[in-house]
Amino acid sequence: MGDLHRIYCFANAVLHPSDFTLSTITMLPEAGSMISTNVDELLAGLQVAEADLSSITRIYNLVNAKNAVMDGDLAAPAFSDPGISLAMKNVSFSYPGSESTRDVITDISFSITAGQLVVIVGANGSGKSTLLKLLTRLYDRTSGELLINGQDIRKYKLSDLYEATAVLTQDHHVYPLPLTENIGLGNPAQVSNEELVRISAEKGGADAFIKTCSEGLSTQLAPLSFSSTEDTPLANKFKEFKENREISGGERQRLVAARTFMRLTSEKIKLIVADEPSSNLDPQGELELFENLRKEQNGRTMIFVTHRFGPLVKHADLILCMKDGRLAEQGNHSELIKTGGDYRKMYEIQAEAFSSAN
Ligand SMILES: Nc1ncnc2c1ncn2[C@@H]1O[C@H](COP(=O)(O)OP(=O)(O)OP(=O)(O)O)[C@@H](O)[C@H]1O
Repeated sequence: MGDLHRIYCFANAVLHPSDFTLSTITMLPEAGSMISTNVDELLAGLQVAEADLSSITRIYNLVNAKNAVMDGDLAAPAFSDPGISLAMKNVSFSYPGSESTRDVITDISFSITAGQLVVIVGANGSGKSTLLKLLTRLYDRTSGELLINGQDIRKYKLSDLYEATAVLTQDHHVYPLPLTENIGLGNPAQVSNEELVRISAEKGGADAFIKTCSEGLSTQLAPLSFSSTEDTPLANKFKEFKENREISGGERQRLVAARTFMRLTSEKIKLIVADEPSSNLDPQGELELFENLRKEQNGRTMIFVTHRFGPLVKHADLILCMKDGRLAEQGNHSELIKTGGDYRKMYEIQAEAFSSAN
């Protein structure tokens, strides 16, 4: 493109020799370089547009993707008790589409009665989170039986099942919305109930950092970057945000925990599932979170996945100890300590590290 002006000059001189002047020759390099710059920008813009279009296509493909988990038709009245019972019988599972043919979960059997507190422990990659994904029906087991209140989990309406479950994980999102809405999302029907949002923030341990925000619960979390200065409704909305607060990993975890406490205000919740919800919390924050969650149990079934045994395991009705995708041991804390197997080894490593640090 940089040589375009020379080509033009040569072609013009050949085709129209009489029109060809000295000033044309002087102006041509500048015009040529402008053309070259514009064409470069056009090509770069087309590349960005191509990438944007393929992102949009992916979003549409995702929206239209069929859920591989088939819906059932058994409705919520089956969940009339405060908690639900869960049982696995010889369950095995491998992730659909995974290159590995190895089962991630192999031949697992246990039963949880309604209202129990269950803790799942085990080394990294032993299948703890996968077990939770099966129990909350994000995936269907490959073989074996998974029962809720004695019925095959696949018989229940998915919407009822999800409505009856509160899930707290370490990688939940926060949104570019005011803090009050970030918490209120846990129970959308009550999002404008300020008192409930405030109490949930306290239980999640988010109240201290919310107090440091100039507008308290109304503080807007940092929105996505938006650079337009134009006079459009979106640009004007963006200008309204006074403080675009960024939050730390621990603050984010507290905010997400507050959202879960808000969710627990719904009477529909029968199963509470927490997957390492305290990984970014300080020891005091972790202790308070576990205590507050236990206080909210009220007969509901509660399952924790944790690496840090802490005081939680001593309260557990049932501990499932995973190893390489198999259920190595199950029982309560004192039973498993007596067994002297993997659980005891893991427990003692943590207890030793703690006492030698003191
Ligand atoms: N979406 C997925 N597709 C394929 N394999 C997966 C997927 N998610 C997890 N796995 C594999 O399943 C195995 C068990 O993972 P899982 O996350 O359940 O273990 P975990 O015990 O929760 O580990 P951690 O303590 O590190 O969180 C691992 O080998 C992991 O690589």
